[in-house]
Amino acid sequence: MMMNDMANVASSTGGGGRRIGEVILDLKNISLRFGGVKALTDISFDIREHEIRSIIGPNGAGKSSMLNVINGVYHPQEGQILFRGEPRQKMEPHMAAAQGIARTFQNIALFKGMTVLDNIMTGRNLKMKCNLFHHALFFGKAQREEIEHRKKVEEVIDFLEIQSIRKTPVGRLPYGLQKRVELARALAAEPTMLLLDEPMAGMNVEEKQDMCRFILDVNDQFGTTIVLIEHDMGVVMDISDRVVVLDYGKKIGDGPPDEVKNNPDVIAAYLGTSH
Ligand SMILES: Nc1ncnc2c1ncn2[C@@H]1O[C@H](COP(=O)(O)OP(=O)(O)OP(=O)(O)O)[C@@H](O)[C@H]1O
Repeated sequence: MMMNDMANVASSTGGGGRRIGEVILDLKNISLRFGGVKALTDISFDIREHEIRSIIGPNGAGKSSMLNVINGVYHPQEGQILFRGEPRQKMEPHMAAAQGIARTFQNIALFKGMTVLDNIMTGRNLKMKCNLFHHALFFGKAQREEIEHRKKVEEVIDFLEIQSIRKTPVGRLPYGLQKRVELARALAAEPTMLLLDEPMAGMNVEEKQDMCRFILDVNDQFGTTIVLIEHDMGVVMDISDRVVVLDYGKKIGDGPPDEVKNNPDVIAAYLGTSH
């Protein structure tokens, strides 16, 4: 993907009106070890409301681990996380979802035999108040809730332009579309913060352009804060507000794309790898 193409995509979304807000998540001196492996060492950075915050770095730098710390899958041995100014207690992934954090995965994690529609519907699970018991006792209420969830899901389907495949089993779709369905499922949860782990990996140029446009549109139209891990530097530098750079589990750069691009430590880290 050429950087100019992405810049055109970015400007076409009219993202200029977006205002970056307060710090939502403040990560302070985070260290995470797996036995003897230091995945993250003393990392501090923050994430502001409405921004596109990218995490980059060579393979094994600690990017996915960082995302797993943010959504409560991994618990760092050291450090503190402030969520809207309050120290966050040890939390589980479902608690992250309740705080408005949704994510997509490096390897697509969808139900391949289920239709696009049903997969996206699973993104609404946490919002559903009515269980089977409620369905039996309060049929009308449960039905109204179901209609409301379907409506939201249809809105997401329209937004991501996947109407024509809504009844198709996910396993039959090309890779790029499966990634889009995964984004749809995350969006169905109406997140305030969306964690995207390599959403463009393995995509061709056209698929990348589409995904890039959708990420910018989500951020622009819903104000969703985006935390992005992506290896395509053209994409990262074009769409991010701020970029944090990890290398061997340590932070070596943090700032707006232009600053990060010219950081000698970042240049050295990348020249030493295949990226
Ligand atoms: N569950 C785990 N158990 C043991 N070690 C792990 C685990 N998860 C990550 N690691 C190690 O932590 C380090 C950071 O891995 P991580 O996957 O976070 O890097 P990454 O930057 O996301 O890499 P990539 O770009 O290849 O996905 C690596 O040395 C990895 O082997």
